[in-house]
This record gives sequence, C-alpha cells and structure tokens, in this order.
Amino acid sequence: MSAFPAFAALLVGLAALLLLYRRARRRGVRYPPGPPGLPPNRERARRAVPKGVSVVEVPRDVQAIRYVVVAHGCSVFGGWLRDVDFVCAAGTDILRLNALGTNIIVIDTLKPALELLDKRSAKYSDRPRMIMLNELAGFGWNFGSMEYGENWRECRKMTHREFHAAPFKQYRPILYRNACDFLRRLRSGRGTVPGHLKHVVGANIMEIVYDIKVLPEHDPFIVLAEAGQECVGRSTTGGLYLVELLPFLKYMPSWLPGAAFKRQAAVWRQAADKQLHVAYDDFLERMKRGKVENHCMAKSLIDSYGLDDPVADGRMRATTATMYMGGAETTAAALHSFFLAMALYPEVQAKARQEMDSVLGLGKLPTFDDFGTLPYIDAIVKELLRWYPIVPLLIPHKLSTDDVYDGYLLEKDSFVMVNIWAILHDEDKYKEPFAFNPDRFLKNGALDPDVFDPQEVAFGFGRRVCPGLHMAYDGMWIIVATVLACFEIGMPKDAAGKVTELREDFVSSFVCEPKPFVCDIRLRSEAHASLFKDE
Ligand code: HEM
Repeated sequence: MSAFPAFAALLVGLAALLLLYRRARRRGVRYPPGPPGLPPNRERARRAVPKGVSVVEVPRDVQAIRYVVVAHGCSVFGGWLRDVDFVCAAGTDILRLNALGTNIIVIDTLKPALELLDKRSAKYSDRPRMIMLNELAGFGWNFGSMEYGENWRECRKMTHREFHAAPFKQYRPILYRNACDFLRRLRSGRGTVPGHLKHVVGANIMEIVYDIKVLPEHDPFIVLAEAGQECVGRSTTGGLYLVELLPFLKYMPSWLPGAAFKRQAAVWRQAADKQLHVAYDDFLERMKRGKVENHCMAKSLIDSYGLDDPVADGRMRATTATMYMGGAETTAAALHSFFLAMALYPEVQAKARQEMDSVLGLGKLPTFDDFGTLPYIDAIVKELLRWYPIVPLLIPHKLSTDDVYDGYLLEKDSFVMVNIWAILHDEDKYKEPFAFNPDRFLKNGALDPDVFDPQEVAFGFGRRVCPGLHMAYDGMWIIVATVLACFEIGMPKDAAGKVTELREDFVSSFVCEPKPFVCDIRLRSEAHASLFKDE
C-alpha cells in the first residue's frame, strides 16, 4: 500500500474518532433554547421556535427591539437576518441562535449578563475575528474590535490613564467651552441638529485626544475620522462577507472575479490608515515645534512612553485613533434622542427649568460646578441611556472557552450579545418602560438609589466596558443642562404655524439613533443669549 491512501485513511479515522469523542462529551448536554439553525425569513423563524419558548411579537413602531435579531448583522449576519423582525424569547434568560455553525448567545436578563460578562469576564472578553474589518480593511488597530490579549490590554491601560473618572475631570472645561459653541450654532438657525452634534462631539474628542481645535465647518480631521467611521459602519452592517465563513478567501487575488470584497477593502484601508496616522502625525509635528499648548491624551502618553519604542508608538496611535471610533457616533446619537424626547415631552423641559431656576437662580448658565446639584438633569441623562439604549445589543463578545450556565452548555467561540434593550425595558424595573419619564429615577427630590441605574448596562460589561463612559456622561450632561437652560424645544410646525406629527422613529443599526426629524428650537429670551455669547 502506498503512503498516501494510508495517510488519508488515518486522517479519516482520526476525524471519526474526534466526532465520536465530541458527541460523547455532548451527550446529555443542554443547549440554551432557540430556533434551530439560521432563520432565513420571518415566517420560517416563527415556525422554528421550539416549544416552551414564547416569542414576543414586536410592535412595528418600537423599532429598536426589532434589531435584537437583526442587529446580529452588525457583526456578520446582517444579510441573512435582515428580514426577521420578531424578537427574542420571553421567559428565557438566554437564547441560542445557530447561523451556519456559528453560535450566537443572546442574554436577555440582567442576572446572567452580570454573572457571565462581569464575574466570569476572563472567559467572555474576546471579540469575533471580523476578517473584513480588522484584517482586510485595516481597522485591526481599533482596540474596540481587537481580540483579547496583550495588545488590547496595553491599549486599555493607555486609555484608562486619561479617561477614568478622576483624570477626566481636567477635560471638563473643554466640554463646557464646546457646549457654549454648540448653543451659538443652535441659535444661528443654520445647519441641522445632527450636524451640530457631530461637530461638538468631534471637537471634544479631537481636543482632548490631540489638542486639535477643529474648524467651524469642514474640519479636515473630522472629515477623515468620519470617513473611517463610515467604512466601519458599512463593513459591519452591510451584510455577511463570505470571507468571514471561509477565511482562506482573504488570500484570493483582488483581480479575480468574485473578489470585489478585496477591492472594496483596499479602498477602506486607505481611510483606516489616514484615521490612524494623520491626526497623530500632526500632533507629533506640533510637539517637535513646541506648539502643543495644552494637556491632552497624546501628550500624556508620549510623556510616559517616549518616542523611541516602535511597539509603544503603534499602540499610542491605535489608542488615540480608537477614541473617535468609540465616542463620536454614540454620544451624538444619545444627544439626538434628547432633542426628540424634549419635543415629545414638554413637561420634562418645564421641570428641568424649574429645577435650574430654583437651584442656580435666574439667568445663570449651568457649569460643571453645578454637577451633582441638579438631580432632575441627571435623571434626564439616565433616562436617555434607558429609553432607546444607544448600543442596544452591545458589541459582540466572544467566549474563549466552553462554559456552563444554569445547566446550559455555552460553547467556546460563541458570539455573546446582551439584549440591553430588554433589560432596560423590563417592567419589573421600570413602570411604563416605553415612556420618557425621568421622574422614575427620583425620590423626595434626589436620585433614588433603589432604582436600577441604566449606566450599569448601557456601557457594556466586564473588561470590555466602555472606557469613555465618564466622558460620555459628562458630555451629555453639559449639553442637556445648557440647552434646557437657554432653549425651548417644541413640536414641528407647518408653514401656517400648525403643529405637525412627530414620531419615535429610529435607525436600524448597530447604534440606535432617531431618523432625521424636524423640531422647533427657540431661544427662551434674548437675555438667555448673553449667557453663551462669544468669548
Ligand atoms: C453615550 C455614549 C456611549 C455609549 C452608550 C457607549 C457604549 C459602549 C458600549 C455598549 C460598548 C461595548 C462594551 C462591551 O463590549 O461590553 C462600548 C465600547 C467602547 N467605547 Fe463606548 N459608549 C459611549 C461613548 C464613548 C466615548 C465618549 C468613548 C471615548 C471617547 C468611547 C469609547 C469606547 C471604546 C474605545 C470601546 C471599546 C472598548 C473595548 O472593546 O475594550 N465610548 N461603548
């Protein structure tokens, strides 16, 4: 017998043994409930739901939860699951979907989310590989999508130095100054609210990270960062790339038919490289000329790590560039929801103003010196995090080893998503969860410690928890407080001055944001304009 058939027989034998071993090991094992296999459409998905798992049909106008399943597409499954618009199992804590061999675990309640992602975070802190995004399009430097390991740990350490609660306070004057600029832009009547929000959050990040003061319009650094952000959005929500399932395809020559994904990735790679290097190189160049005037993240990192170590240099570039990726779209989306909520709930505005007038006195713009003295403003920020959670399904974590929870086997390499939307709309925690009602967080005029704080879940879990959460909270707080101090936000009106309809209509994407809408924004009085006039 020649060597090849013997070798082939040996391989087949080994594969069969492995299969038998895995079957034996799995015998008696329970998996979390869920539809068997990939549900390709709504009808089949509904029929496929196993006994004992009830399915909640979601009202069409409550857009966000439709994406409990659809938003799996944010990582890799979008194309297939897009038309599935039913949602999660009620009565189960954990749901398991299987999409062509990839397990997706959806955690629907707080207890398993905390137990697994927080307490057992050593096992649950990896991310899916995302070949198109990380490896082909060149965004592997983004530590938000980086695999768990030393590189990721070092980037987190670098972020923590500047962004945890105490050091971040030094950046509050920047947030305040840019908030005043935002008020002036709002007053000008030019542009759009989402455009102004994008500008203010971009301005905050660029200044805090690189000491760059952006231009009022078409700032080149924001333009580059937005271009990078758009590539990430398109590569993660545009549907599945076959290369995610067949990784060897990544070596396919770009000129071959069927390799359009590689040509697309090459275009995105240019944006990824620019986002990584341009602002950082600009900072280095200014530093060499002695032109860096203020403390910023890049300066602090270079003061500690120096300029000579190429590994540290790569990580400093990656860490600083990741801040825009994580912080711009999310914060702008949350504040966009703020304008919608205020137009829909004028009584909330009235209460906020009453609080500010009585605590601060008339005719004063709130500043960070007032932080902690305005519980109703804090309650509005918390309700914004809860009402339409900004990242309703988390960024998928990946389980790095088999695990067991409540008798269920959770397999190594499963994607793990938390249904933050469901947790923050749990009627046991929040009465009338669909209403925007900041009062739910208050008792006797102070924040009620017995009400579950949405911050506990809205920023994620365990070792992957959002490192920008203090910046996010402070950045939202100052805009909410100063806008309410100076402006009235009302329902849209037609040309004849008649109030027109305004709906809660949100974009179906990885980040939950209202679809464009019009509202009526008016200065409370000319005297209020003097509170934020040009410096
Ligand atoms: C309202 C605003 C924000 C919300 C709701 C939010 C929410 C989140 C969530 C849910 C995650 C995933 C956590 C997980 O996987 O468990 C995350 C990750 C992240 N966020 Fe935020 N975020 C916000 C603002 C910011 C800001 C202002 C920054 C920085 C300037 C930032 C930087 C990041 C980064 C770098 C990651 C990736 C962390 C990692 O994978 O290690 N975020 N954020």
